[in-house]
Amino acid sequence: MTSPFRRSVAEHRAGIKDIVDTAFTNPGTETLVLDRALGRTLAAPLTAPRFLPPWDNSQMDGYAVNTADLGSEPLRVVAPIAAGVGAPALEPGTAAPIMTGAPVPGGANTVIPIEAANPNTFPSTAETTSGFRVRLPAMAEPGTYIRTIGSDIAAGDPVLGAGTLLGPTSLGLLAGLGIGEVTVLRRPEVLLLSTGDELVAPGGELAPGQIHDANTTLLATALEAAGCAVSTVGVLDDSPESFVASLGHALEAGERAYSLVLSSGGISQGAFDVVKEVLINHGIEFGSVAMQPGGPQGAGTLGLPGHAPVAFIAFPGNPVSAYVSYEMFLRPALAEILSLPERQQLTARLTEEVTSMPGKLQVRRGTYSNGTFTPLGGASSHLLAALAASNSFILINEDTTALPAGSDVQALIIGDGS
Ligand SMILES: Nc1nc2c(c(=O)[nH]1)N[C@H]1C(S)=C(S)[C@@H](COP(=O)(O)OP(=O)(O)OC[C@H]3O[C@@H](n4cnc5c(N)ncnc54)[C@H](O)[C@@H]3O)O[C@H]1N2
Ligand code: MOO
Repeated sequence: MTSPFRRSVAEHRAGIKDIVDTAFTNPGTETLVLDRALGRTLAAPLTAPRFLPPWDNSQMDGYAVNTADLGSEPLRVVAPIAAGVGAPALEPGTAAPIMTGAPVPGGANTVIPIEAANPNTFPSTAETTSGFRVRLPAMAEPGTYIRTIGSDIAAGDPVLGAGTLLGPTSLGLLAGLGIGEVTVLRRPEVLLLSTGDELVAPGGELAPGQIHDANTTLLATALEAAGCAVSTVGVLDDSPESFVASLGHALEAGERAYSLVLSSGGISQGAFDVVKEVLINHGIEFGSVAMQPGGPQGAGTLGLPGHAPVAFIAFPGNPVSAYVSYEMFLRPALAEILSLPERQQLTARLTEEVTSMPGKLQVRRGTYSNGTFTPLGGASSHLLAALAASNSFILINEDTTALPAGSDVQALIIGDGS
């Protein structure tokens, strides 16, 4: 058992980063079809297996011709070239109707859009076979309206680097290159649990004194949005014996070993703070971080008898405290591993005064809009509705007890949902 720690935000953030880095080394890889790979991290660099476009093709519906044949004389029109078929070489002195995306035939070096032709509509098959002729402007430059082979990407060129977070555009590129599957890093497997005998799963009926479990949903979805594979056990009860038994059982239940266990609740000074009471004897340190909300914290490597050691992070139970803890400690640690974008910071003008307790970094929630920040709700950590209406945080440092309206603050934008 160790005595409680007292840490600054920076110290605890570094501690959580160490735990997460160790827990998530060598995640392993898996190969997925493209439409299962959204939000996943590419394991190894990819090069283009072919040219894109794979051959010269037309950018317009029009006539494929050779500029050397363009003059005052109308050209004989030959069979049209549709997208999706190979094209025979163009005979000198002829023009081939060509559709957008169709391969430019050998012998042609430009495409003239149908609008510039005279007549400006394509001939029927019967007209073509009976010697139809078209008059085309003589001014076309070689290469006009031809999308050349490899003008998008050349075979062998690097496509995406290792560590790329796969989004719709990168996945679309891979599909366009004909790559059907990608090898991605396995997601960190996180076991998530809530504690508190007062908690009832959402949808359940409440008895007197009970409330619904918000944290399982709040933290599970935050972790999933960040790219973790989350297993939830719901609420473990507050008796030490059954807590240990249920935790041990949950650790065994997953298909793969968990990289991290994350709990909320049960870690402050209460008479029933089971997480702290039990896990302080199994390798987890508890203490306080100079931050509000999210002061009480716990972290370490859990060594439950009969179970492999596993990284464990304990967040406080108040929902806003739990979410602020995620944003301040866990998400930054996951960001590098999962290639998450850093939270954007924007300078904003405070629309009303905020006060803050000395000695703690205060994280206030509110809305950033057009260069202003409007605080929502107060400092209290039960204000879930104000959190949900917020899109950003401001951080008020330990020495500041009041920020007047009109102050410039840095708004940390958290409202993009990942
Ligand atoms: N004497 C002291 N009391 C408290 C201190 C302190 O320093 N001395 N710290 C306060 C602070 S700050 C926080 S934050 C909380 C943290 O407490 P715990 O982590 O032990 O959390 P609980 O007591 O289990 O719950 C706190 C609060 O949050 C509600 N809760 C818990 N889990 C959930 C959930 N999954 N969904 C929704 N709401 C949840 C719970 O009902 C309590 O209201 O301790 C203060 N006390
Ligand atoms: O620090 Mo607690 O996390 O405010 O409510």
